[in-house]
Amino acid sequence: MRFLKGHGTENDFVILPDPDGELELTPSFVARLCDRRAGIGADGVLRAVRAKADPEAAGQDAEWFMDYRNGDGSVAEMCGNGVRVFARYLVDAGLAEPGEWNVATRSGPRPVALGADGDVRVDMGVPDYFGTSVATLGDREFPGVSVSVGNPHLACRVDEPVAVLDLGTAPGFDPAVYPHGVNVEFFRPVGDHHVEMRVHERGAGETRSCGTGTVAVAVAAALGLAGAEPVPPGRWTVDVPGGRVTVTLTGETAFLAGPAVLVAEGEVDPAALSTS
Ligand SMILES: N[C@@H](CCC[C@H](N)C(=O)O)C(=O)O
Repeated sequence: MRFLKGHGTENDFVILPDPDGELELTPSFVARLCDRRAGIGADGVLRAVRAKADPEAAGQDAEWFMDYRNGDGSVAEMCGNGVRVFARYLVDAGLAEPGEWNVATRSGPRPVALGADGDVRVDMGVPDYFGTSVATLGDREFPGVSVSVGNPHLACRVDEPVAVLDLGTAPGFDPAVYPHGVNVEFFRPVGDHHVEMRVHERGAGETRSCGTGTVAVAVAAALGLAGAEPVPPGRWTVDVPGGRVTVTLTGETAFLAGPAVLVAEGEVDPAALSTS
């Protein structure tokens, strides 16, 4: 089975080219592929299938569908870094022209644009702020803001440097608010429209970056500055353990921009992946 490996600010993915939609991805196969010791290792899988070959892309004005899976094999609605790496793959493989076009996702079409500097920008759509909730780490409580960026997030502002937080175990959350789980971000303002963040992702654990999470954090930080809705427009710099991205809130949509690189390609023998 052919694969490529890429990352966006070290949020890393195995890319599986499947133009005609012939691969049957089971959760256990995805989890084995993403295993960092017994597999290739990644936070998630991006299956690249032509939109016309996948019913989940029906009705979307796009040539390609990003079938995103978390590292534990679960399906997610959207992946902001993933869609940027996906666009990089399509262009480098000669399957799409540099420029602007849509990628179909489970959250609908996402317009992507490749810049001359190597960065990939994606229009993430309108982030949906839907109230407040609380995350827990051990016996500490962290009030936060609930934001849907196609997928669910709880963005919590903290006062200490995010590096000191222990994200070795999954943060607790209110299942009544997030019946399908949630990605939890912890962020701290470090300058004007500038924050640092760490994230514990649903289905992947702590990752080095999360594109949808950076949008959620920008919304939470902007709401904090404004003190109330509506979310004010502005350009935010978000530092993550794997690098830096920018999030531009326009009031109508949110743009996410940052690096997206491919680092390897090869063949994997599915039969050789551990079943333990
Ligand atoms: N890393 C991604 C988000 C991937 C999906 C997430 N774990 C979920 O289950 O919603 C990003 O860059 O947005």
